Parts: sequence; C-alpha cells; structure tokens
Amino acid sequence: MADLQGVLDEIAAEMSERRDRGAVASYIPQLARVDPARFGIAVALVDGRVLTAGDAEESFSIQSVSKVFTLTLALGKVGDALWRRVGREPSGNPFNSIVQLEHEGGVPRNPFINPGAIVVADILLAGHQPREAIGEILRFMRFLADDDSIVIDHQVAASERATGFRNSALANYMKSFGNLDHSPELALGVYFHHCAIAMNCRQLALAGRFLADRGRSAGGHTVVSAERARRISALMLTCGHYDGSGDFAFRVGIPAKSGVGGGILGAVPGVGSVAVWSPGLNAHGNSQLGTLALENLARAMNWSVFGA
Ligand SMILES: NC(=O)CC[C@H](N)C(=O)O
Repeated sequence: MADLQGVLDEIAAEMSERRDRGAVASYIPQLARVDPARFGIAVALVDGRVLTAGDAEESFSIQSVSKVFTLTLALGKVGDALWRRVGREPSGNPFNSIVQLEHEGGVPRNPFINPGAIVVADILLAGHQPREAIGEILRFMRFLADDDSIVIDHQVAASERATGFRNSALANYMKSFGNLDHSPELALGVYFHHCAIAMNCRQLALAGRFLADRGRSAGGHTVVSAERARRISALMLTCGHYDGSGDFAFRVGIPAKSGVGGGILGAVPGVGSVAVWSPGLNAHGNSQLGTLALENLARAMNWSVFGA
C-alpha cells in the first residue's frame, strides 16, 4: 500500500491552502457560525489502524451522515419491510425537495434525502418515546465508535427545529399520504436530534468501519450481515450525495454519504472507512473540499470501487 499517512498529510496541507472552499450552510443558523478554514480527515483501516491529518479531532455536526446509521438501525428493526415505505433510487433532486413526493404517493425516493430519513426516524419511534429513540441512536454511535464521549449538540437541534419549515412540510405531506405512523412533530424531533450528533473525523471513520469490513465493527462485533453492509454501501454510492451523486461517483468512486455540516463518510470495501470534514459546501450541499480530498485520496490509493 502507498504511504497512506504521507498521502493524508499531503492532502491536508493542500486543502489548507485552497481558497475555493465553498459556502458554509446558512439555513441552519448554528451551522453558519462554523469556521470555513477547517479541514480534517481520518481513515480507519480494517486491520485496526487509524490514521489522521488536519483537524481530525475537532467535532462537527454530522447532519445527514447520520442517515446511514439510522437506516442501519431501522433495517435491524423491520428488515426489508422498510422498503415498502422508502425507495432505493437516486432522486436527482435536492435533499429537501418536495416535488417527487406528490407524484410518488408520499413514498420518498431513498432513505438519504430528508423525507426518506424522516420516515426512517418514524420507524425508529415505534414503541418508544422520542427521547428513547434518540437515546438508542446515540448509544449506537457510541458503540460503533467505541467512544462514550459522543454527544448531541442540542443548540444545533434547537436551531434546526426553529427553522425547519421545509422538513415540517415534507413530514406533514407524507403524513397526509399515510406514510408516517407518528405525528410529524415526533418524527421530526427524532430526525433533528440525530442530525445534530457531533463527532470528529476519527470517531466518524471508526463508526462507519463496519461498512467496509463485511458488517464487523471497529470493536470486532457483527453489526449487520455482509450482505446488508454491501447494500447500504450501494445506496451510499447511488444516493449519498443527492443530485450530486453521479458526479461524486464519477470523480471519487467510493460509496459515501455527505452532510451539510461538511462531513463525508466513505467506505472502501475490504480496506477501511474514511471520514473527511470541511464545512464549505458546493451547489448540491456537499462538502466542496471534502469531495476534492476524497478524489485525491482515491486516486493516490487506487480506492475507487471501479478499479485503478
Ligand atoms: N443534507 C443534510 O445534511 C440535511 C440535513 C439537515 N438536518 C436538514 O434537514 O436540512
């Protein structure tokens, strides 16, 4: 394997120089306060090593990267029945778009756009109070990363709730089609809180390692079957970057999920997971330099799933 630490250091150095950093998300007021100059990267290899560069120990709001983990939990609860309420196709639309929902009878295209993740949150609420469902998600993250210091940033969650009119519209719309079992407010409460989980790159790479290791967590536990890990990765590749998913596959070629906090989690099958963070976003709401960093990393390490 090429000198991975050297490659990561080089990427971090290059990214700290770049001026084309994209724009920090401003529609969630708490996210608008984050310093756009930050850049961190961490790789958790299946052999147990963790390598980092840049601001890899600094926490950020994982936002939609959390949707990978809530999907994993919901599949564990209801299995393939989940696919009766959420599709598995790329949307070709922004993450908070409402247009497809009417045509498709309130069934969101995939679990990574906002309405899909709100349905997943609704599934996680079954038999629980919102507080318990949120606690279950947080415990899952701590278990996967083997790190009890992971927390929810309640200011971010409150900021999202105060300004989440679109998400509220999406949830209400789906409720009108009968695709939410609980009230929109309860499902949104779970959704806003899991989006507000704060983690650093090291923790996020460790948490996502099961996707690269046939379902086995960093701590050596079987989290999901190899087949399920493969399928979640397939959805990340096709839907993980919303209407930028095709371009991301073209440039990077690694199954990955982005969030508007500027984080991206990628899984290279059989090799390891990678988490990158740079808060400035491109036009599709995906980290501008995070994408570039992964493109450089995939090229240097031959990590595209499509071959060298
Ligand atoms: N793309 C994202 O990360 C969006 C998540 C964000 N919490 C929202 O609902 O708008």
